[in-house]
Amino acid sequence: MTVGLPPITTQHNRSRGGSNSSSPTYDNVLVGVRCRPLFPESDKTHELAWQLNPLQQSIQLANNNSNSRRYPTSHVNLQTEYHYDRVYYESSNEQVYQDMVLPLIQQTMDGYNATVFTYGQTASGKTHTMMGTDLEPGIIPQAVNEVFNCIKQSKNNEFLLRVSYLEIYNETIRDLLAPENDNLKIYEDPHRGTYVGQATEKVVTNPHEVMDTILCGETNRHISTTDYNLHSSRSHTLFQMVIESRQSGNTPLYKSHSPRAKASVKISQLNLIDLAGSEKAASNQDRRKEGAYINKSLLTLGTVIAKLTEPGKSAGHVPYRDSKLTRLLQSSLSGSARVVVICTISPTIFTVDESINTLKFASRVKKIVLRAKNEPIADDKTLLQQYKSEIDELKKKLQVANDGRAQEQQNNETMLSHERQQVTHTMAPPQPIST
Ligand SMILES: Nc1ncnc2c1ncn2[C@@H]1O[C@H](COP(=O)(O)OP(=O)(O)OP(=O)(O)O)[C@@H](O)[C@H]1O
Repeated sequence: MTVGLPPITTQHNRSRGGSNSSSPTYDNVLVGVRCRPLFPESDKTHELAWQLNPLQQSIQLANNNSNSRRYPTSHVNLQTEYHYDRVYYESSNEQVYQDMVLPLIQQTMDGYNATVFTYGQTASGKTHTMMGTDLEPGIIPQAVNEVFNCIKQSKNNEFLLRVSYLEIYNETIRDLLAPENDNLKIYEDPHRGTYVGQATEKVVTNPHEVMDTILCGETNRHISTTDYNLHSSRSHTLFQMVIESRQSGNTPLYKSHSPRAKASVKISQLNLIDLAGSEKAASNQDRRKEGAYINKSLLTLGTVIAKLTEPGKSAGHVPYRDSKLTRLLQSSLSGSARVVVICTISPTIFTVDESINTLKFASRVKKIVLRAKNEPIADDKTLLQQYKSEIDELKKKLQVANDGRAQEQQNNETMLSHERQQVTHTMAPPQPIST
């Protein structure tokens, strides 16, 4: 629940209600920072390195003995107070979801593309935030439920949902729903932006089916033990839901004289991304290789964001192509989607440097200006359109078959009456019954 928290007043909220508008709305990325709880046993400390102020939505290093021993008071980062849209400590997954993601899901149902990603060092709580547990479901299960709730409440639209689940591991894109497809390519499309070709897309009809699909994909993920996390994600994962919708029946979706518009279907994409955590040099060779790839792609993400937010300059060359991750995020970061970033930090003194890097990343992301646009797409490639075409085709065939059968029946009847007439003619005229 969001007790005591003021509503977030970005243009995300302000622009709601204009659901059919195709003019862009200008937005900043919505950024939250979440500090996970201290686990004294595994964290090997009882002292919280950070001081969080949820009323100011700010965070700074705590003024305690451990911090002052480690950092001289002149240390610039000790003085800095970082501000974000939201700051969380000891908050539930439900609260984070309700505040930051729920409004976005409703906009996705209205036709906007949306991307949510978690960013932070290893063991800081990214997967907990994104996927959660049975007892405390994370963003993905809650978002999936909300999508189906919206569909249930929508009386006048029909929907088609398809999901895919991918991972970027050592700079190759793997299909978690068909692991034999382990080197998928990225393509570009004027409507869809950058997307992964040949990814398995499963058409889904209820939340259980989606969660079963994800669970199945999870078994194919790269997970191993790091110095800080027993179950550390060694890959970036992208869960994608494509939502197609059109008005029920044959009424045009939008008032237009164009025959194409009559067939228009709204398509939006919801991308939920759990990034792998950065980590200092690991002990074994495979893990060092993984770590190098993860760090490189996160570094490229940082560079792309720095480029996009350079003050007083147009972005110039933005190195999206330097990593698979930034290439996949290109459409979202270059402005065609609503974006929410949840940066996670660990609460301990031992990870303060990594946490400061995460906070600086979060501050930079906050400056990106987006121009999300929603417009109906008259696209023959949408599944709803394909299905409608197939149904129309089947109806035609049925009609032809029915016409044929009716004709045949008519022919049969004509033949029958002809034969009857012939039989009648060849039959001996009835004889009077003689007594
Ligand atoms: N907010 C939280 N509340 C309770 N437990 C949490 C929270 N955040 C993280 N944890 C726990 O901390 C541990 C590490 O979290 P998690 O696996 O989500 O980290 P991560 O950032 O995804 O790490 P990696 O990048 O290595 O995959 C897990 O046992 C998780 O359950």
